[in-house]
Amino acid sequence: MKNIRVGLLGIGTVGGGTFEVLRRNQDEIRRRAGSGIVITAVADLNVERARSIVGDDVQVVSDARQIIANPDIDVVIELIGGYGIARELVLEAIAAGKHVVTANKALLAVHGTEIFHAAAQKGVIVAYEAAVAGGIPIIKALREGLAANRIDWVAGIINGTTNFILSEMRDKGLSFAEVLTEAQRLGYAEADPTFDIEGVDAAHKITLMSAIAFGIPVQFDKAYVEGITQLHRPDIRYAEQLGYRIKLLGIAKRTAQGIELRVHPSLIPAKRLIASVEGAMNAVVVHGDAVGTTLHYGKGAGAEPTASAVIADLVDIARLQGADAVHQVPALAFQASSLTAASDNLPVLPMDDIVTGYYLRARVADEAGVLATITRILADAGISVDAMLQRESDEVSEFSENAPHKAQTDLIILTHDTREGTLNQALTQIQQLPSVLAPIVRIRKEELN
Ligand SMILES: NC(=O)C1=CN([C@@H]2O[C@H](COP(=O)(O)OP(=O)(O)OC[C@H]3O[C@@H](n4cnc5c(N)ncnc54)[C@H](O)[C@@H]3O)[C@@H](O)[C@H]2O)C=CC1
Ligand SMILES: N[C@@H](CC=O)C(=O)O
Ligand code: NA
Repeated sequence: MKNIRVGLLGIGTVGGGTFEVLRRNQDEIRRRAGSGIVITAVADLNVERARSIVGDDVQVVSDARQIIANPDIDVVIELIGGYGIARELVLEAIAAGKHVVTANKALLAVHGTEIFHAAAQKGVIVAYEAAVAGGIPIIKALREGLAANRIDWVAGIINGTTNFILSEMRDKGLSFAEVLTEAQRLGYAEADPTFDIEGVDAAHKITLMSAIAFGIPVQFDKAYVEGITQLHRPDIRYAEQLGYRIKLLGIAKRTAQGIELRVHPSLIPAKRLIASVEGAMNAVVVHGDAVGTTLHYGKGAGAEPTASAVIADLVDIARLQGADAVHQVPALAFQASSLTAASDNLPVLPMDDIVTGYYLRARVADEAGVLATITRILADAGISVDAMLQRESDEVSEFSENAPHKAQTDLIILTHDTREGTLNQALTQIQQLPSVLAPIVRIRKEELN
């Protein structure tokens, strides 16, 4: 079989890793793919740096469109990132009849419907294993390995940067800013790191997984997104005392009413395997009706782990040489014709309608009757309490200037599953009590069983 000729757009962290792994493992990859896979041209705005990575045998240009226009190129890898020029280049590559491999979850979560439709019309593949959880073959698992199942839920630690920040802050006592700088140095963070710390990157990824798990279109605009910037150290500590760890989770869950699609910090039981996932590692738990619970673990960011997924997609494409579009795995796992109807029946639910447990922390005046009043409000709303802690607050709340001399204490309450809208109403009442001295902290809790 003839070599697959690949044009690489963007040779930064992931592009550099892809070039290196393809070169290092070329013999092994050829034995798997049935043909050689060779990067013959690279486009990067920084031509000098690109040249220093690939040497003299590969064409290097600054204009990506030169590669797309080259009839000798079979596959284009897009590793530039973002929704702007990347979208144009991917659509142009598809229009030119080239298969596309991309790690760009932002692009696919926002413009996936347009891109996958264009690819289907043209009979080319858009492969994106690297876009979700880096080197973990989770797209492969959801689209193929678990295809027998009615998937009930997917939940994952799918942003390496934030997991790295949470781990380092807890274990080494480093500041948020220090650890973020280190994550950037190690190549984990997005070009705009607010995408990582505000949960947007994880939301891109869970949006893609929700589509292939449930057979619905990609609907990033309907995802609820909350990052880790509002997390406070005492809550991490109290959660541990209650037997939980706090992780930034992406969650997609099918309920009788629709789909929950959300990213936020979550308490998870310390005894679950996923609670031990530290540093830039990722893990995705998938629950299917036939298979039960599966856990997929590995490196979710960095040059070579992500390159591993990019190259796996290239191998898939090489193996499909000559096969027509009908033989391809559908881009979103389900046949395109079945997606729209499904989304009518499975709407993404507003947050008021999600059902989960909650961790609540109220900074209160240390006086008789406060706990009873709060638990009565919860009970009247039908909210059942699972566990409770009272801790002398070891820091004066920045919010309690209105009562600086009162003795204060932290009340920590874990609830059983509750509808979020119901909880919000109860919290509004509790917040208004004169003995509640600061905004109540509320973190969702997932049992993941
Ligand atoms: N870094 C990581 O660990 C992971 C990154 N990704 C995704 O992979 C993609 C690439 O990420 P990184 O390699 O980290 O980014 P990067 O910033 O290291 O590399 C991007 C490269 O594209 C080049 N570039 C920018 N505009 C260009 C243009 N118009 N034409 C040609 N080249 C251009 C830049 O000069 C740079 O070399 C992004 O979509 C990112 O979200 C996915 C998984 C993990
Ligand atoms: N910025 C992302 C990179 C991989 O997708 C992360 O930190 O996980
Ligand atoms: Na992956």
